[in-house]
Amino acid sequence: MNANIEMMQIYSSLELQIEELPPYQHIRENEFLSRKQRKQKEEDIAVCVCKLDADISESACGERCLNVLTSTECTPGYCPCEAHCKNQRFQKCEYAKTKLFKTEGRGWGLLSDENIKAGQFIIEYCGEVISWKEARWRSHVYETQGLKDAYIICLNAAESIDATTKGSHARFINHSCQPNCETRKWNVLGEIKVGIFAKQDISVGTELGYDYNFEWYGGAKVRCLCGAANCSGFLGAKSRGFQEDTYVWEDDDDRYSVEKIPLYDSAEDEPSSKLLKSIDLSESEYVGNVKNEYSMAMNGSVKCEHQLESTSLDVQPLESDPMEGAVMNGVKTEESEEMKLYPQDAQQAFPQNNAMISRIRSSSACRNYRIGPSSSPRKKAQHYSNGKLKHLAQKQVDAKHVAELLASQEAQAELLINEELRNDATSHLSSLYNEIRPAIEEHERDNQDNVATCVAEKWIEASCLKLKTEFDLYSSIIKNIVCTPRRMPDQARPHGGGENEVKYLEF
Ligand SMILES: C[S@@+](CC[C@H](N)C(=O)[O-])C[C@H]1O[C@@H](n2cnc3c(N)ncnc32)[C@H](O)[C@@H]1O
Repeated sequence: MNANIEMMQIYSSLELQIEELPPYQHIRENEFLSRKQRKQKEEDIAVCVCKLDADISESACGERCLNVLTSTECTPGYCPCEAHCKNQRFQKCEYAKTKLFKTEGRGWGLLSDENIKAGQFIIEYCGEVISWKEARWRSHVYETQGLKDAYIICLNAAESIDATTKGSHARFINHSCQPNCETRKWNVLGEIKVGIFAKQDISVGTELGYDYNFEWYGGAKVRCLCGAANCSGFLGAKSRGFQEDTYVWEDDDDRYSVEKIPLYDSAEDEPSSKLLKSIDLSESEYVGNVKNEYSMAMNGSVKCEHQLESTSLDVQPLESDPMEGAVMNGVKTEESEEMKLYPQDAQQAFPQNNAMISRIRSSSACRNYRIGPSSSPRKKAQHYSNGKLKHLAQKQVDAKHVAELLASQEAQAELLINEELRNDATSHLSSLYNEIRPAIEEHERDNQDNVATCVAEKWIEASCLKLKTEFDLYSSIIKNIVCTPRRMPDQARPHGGGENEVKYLEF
C-alpha cells in the first residue's frame, strides 16, 4: 500500500515535471529543413591507420587516431578497428548521463547524472538545420511571439541549428561565463555536428553550462544569472546576434546604442564606460521588439506559454533590407562619393568570408581593431535607425571597358594596372581566408577563447590592401575621366553588356 502511494507520488511529480516542461519534440538527430542531409561520398571518407591491440584500449581510435585529431568520426565499414572503433560517439549517441532540473530564474537546466571526465563527449546539440536567413527570421518571429528562451546556435557560416520546437536535451544547457562545458564541431559522415564536451572533470549532480558567446543566436538581451565572478552581464554578449542587435556606432561626435548596455569585451577588459546616447526605440519595429523582449527577459519568472504554431505574424523578414539589390547606375548618379569609390562592400565581395569576419568580430582581439562592416565610423545615412548597416550592393566598374573609352594610352594602361592590382588583392584575401580558417576552427575547437591577434592582423592587413587597391582603381578612373580626353563616340568600342552597362559607363 505504502509502496503504491509512493509510486503515485513519484508518478504525479513526474507528471508535474512533464507538464511544466515547455512544449518541444525530442529528437536524436538533426532534421534538415533547407536542404537534404548530405550523403558521404566514398572519396570523402577518411580512413584512419589505427590498429586494434587488445592490450591497449586507446588503440581502437583513441585520441591519437588521425580522424580524432581532425575532429572527424570514423565511417562504419571503413574503420580498420571495425566494431571496436571508439570514434563514432555522435553516430552511436554515446552521451553522458544527464538529468533535467528546474533552476532559479533561468528556466530548466541540465545536470550531470554521473561523474564526467574532462574532454568527454556529453551530448549532441540537435535541432532543425536551417539557413542563416531563416534563423534571423525565426529569431525575430520568436521575439515577436514573446518566447523568452532562445535555442538557435550557429552551425556554420550559412546554417544554424534551431532547437526551439525540436531538439535534444542539449537545448536545456544554460549559459555560464565560467563554463564547465564547451561546444565543439565534428565532421560526422560528411555533416558538421555540434557537440557539448566537458572542459574539465565534472562531478555528479553539477549543472552543465557552456559559454553562449560564440555560437548562440540569441535575439533578445537577457541578463545573465550564471553567478560567475567574471560574469559578462548579458547572455551571448559577444555573439553575432547580440552584436547585430546592440550595434554601436559613431557618427562624427555622436555615439549611439540600442540600449544603454555596458558592453564588456571580456572578463579582463574594462567595461565601455562612455555614456551612450540612446536612440529612439519607437523608430523601428524591430528595435521595439528587442526592447520589449529585453524587458520581458528581465522578468525571470515569466513562464512562456506561447505555442509556435501561430502563423499570423505581423512582421517582415529581417532580410527585407530596402537597400539590398540597390545598383549604382554610374558616376552620374546621386550616390555618395563613398559609394562611387567603394563599389562593393568588402564583405559582400566574399560571401564565404562572412564566417571569418563574424568570428573575428566576436573576438575581443579583433574587436579592438573593429573589423568588418563596423570597422570604420560611417555616416549615419548608411545605417538604419536601429543601427544595422545598410548593404551597399552595387555593380563593379569594368575598368577595361572604361579604358576603351579613353583616348590616352597612358590613362588606359594606368587603369588596367590598377585593376590588376585590385584583382590580385582580392584573390589574395580570398585565399587567405582558406589559409587561416583552419587555425580559427582549431582554436574554437580547443577552447572558446579569442582567436590569436596575429591571425586578425593578417586578415586586416589583406582587407586594407584590398580596400586600398579598390580606392586606387576608382580614383584613377575618376581622375582619368575628368582630366584626360575621351575617344570620340564613334571610336568607342563598348564591349558586350546590355543597355544598363552602356549607360553605366556614360560619363
Ligand atoms: C538554450 S535555452 C537553455 C534552457 C532554458 N533554460 C529552458 O528552460 O529551456 C537558453 C535560454 O535559457 C535562459 N538562460 C540560459 N542561461 C542563462 C543565464 N546564465 N542567465 C539567465 N538566463 C539564462 C535564457 O532565457 C536563454 O534564452
